[in-house]
Amino acid sequence: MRLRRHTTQFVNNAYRKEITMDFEKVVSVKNMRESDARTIAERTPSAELMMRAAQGIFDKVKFAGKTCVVCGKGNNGGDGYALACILARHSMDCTIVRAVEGFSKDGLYYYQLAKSLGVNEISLYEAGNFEGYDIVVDCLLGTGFSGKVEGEIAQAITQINMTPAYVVSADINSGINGDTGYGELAVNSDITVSIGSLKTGLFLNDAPYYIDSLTNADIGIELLLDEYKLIDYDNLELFEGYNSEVYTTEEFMEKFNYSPETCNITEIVAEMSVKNKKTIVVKTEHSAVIADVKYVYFCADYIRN
Ligand SMILES: NC(=O)C1=CN([C@@H]2O[C@H](COP(=O)(O)OP(=O)(O)OC[C@H]3O[C@@H](n4cnc5c(N)ncnc54)[C@H](O)[C@@H]3O)[C@@H](O)[C@H]2O)[C@@H](O)CC1
Ligand SMILES: [K+]
Repeated sequence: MRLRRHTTQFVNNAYRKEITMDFEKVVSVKNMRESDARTIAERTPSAELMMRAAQGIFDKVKFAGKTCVVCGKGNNGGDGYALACILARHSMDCTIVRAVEGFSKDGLYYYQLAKSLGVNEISLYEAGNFEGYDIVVDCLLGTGFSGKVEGEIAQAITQINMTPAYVVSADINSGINGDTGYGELAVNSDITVSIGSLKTGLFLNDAPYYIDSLTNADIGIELLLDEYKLIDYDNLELFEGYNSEVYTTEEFMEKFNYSPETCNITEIVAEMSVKNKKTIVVKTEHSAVIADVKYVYFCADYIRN
């Protein structure tokens, strides 16, 4: 969706109320996952959603040359296997790497389909630093990730980060927490294609330093909750004036004694804003979360349509 450019009238509440309906949404992982689940239960089979996710990635990235898709054992890996099927059907050179043992139900379906379509498979060890590929697609972990990466996943992330290829992350850069944006070890992407709706973690903490550009693929999931809104980065300055408190992430963590590993900045700024009747802005060098009592907004200078 094309982002709207706003005039200074943006700060007028009545005008804002009228135009917010057009804002792209930003969501928590819980909302995304519960909305996915309801869409599957009521309307769209999960394998169909997975194929839409893969098609979304295919449409957002100019695939050419040799592609290697690196998959984990959940549905994020499943998106990767479905993408491999699309690439094979377009007669494009595609190799898959199963970085860990195991599949989700739909993941196994698309893995077997990809193999039947002649997609090549190599081990993580054989992949080395992914030299000789034009594009590497990171499908290790998505919204099901929590905690820290270790073992084969950590190894796969380290190897992907050595590649000279163009790196695409599916949904979320593997290793980044989808809510908090915290990630000590995560995939460095040239583009991240978020699936469904943009997650808050794509704007916070470490995420902006791992993501070069960010786009969203709408796959027809109706959200259960209308949570947060995306605004144009140019509009950030409109919130930084009178009656606002502006912090860098580091200042915010230090002042209120929060740990970046566990702190959900979004929830905290929303509560603080309501309690203190102030606009609160927490910024990284490339993005920000803003709570203005009524709404919570996100913006980033790395959003691409
Ligand atoms: N049907 C759906 O729900 C859809 C899901 N989609 C994709 O599926 C993803 C979510 O799939 P899943 O819920 O299967 O989760 P993920 O594929 O994100 O990962 C889950 C797997 O990672 C493991 N894991 C979690 N934390 C870990 C850690 N710290 N270290 C190592 N392994 C860890 C879990 O045990 C689980 O096996 C989304 O991000 C999106 O890419 C899309 O295909 C759209 C439809
Ligand atoms: K991923």
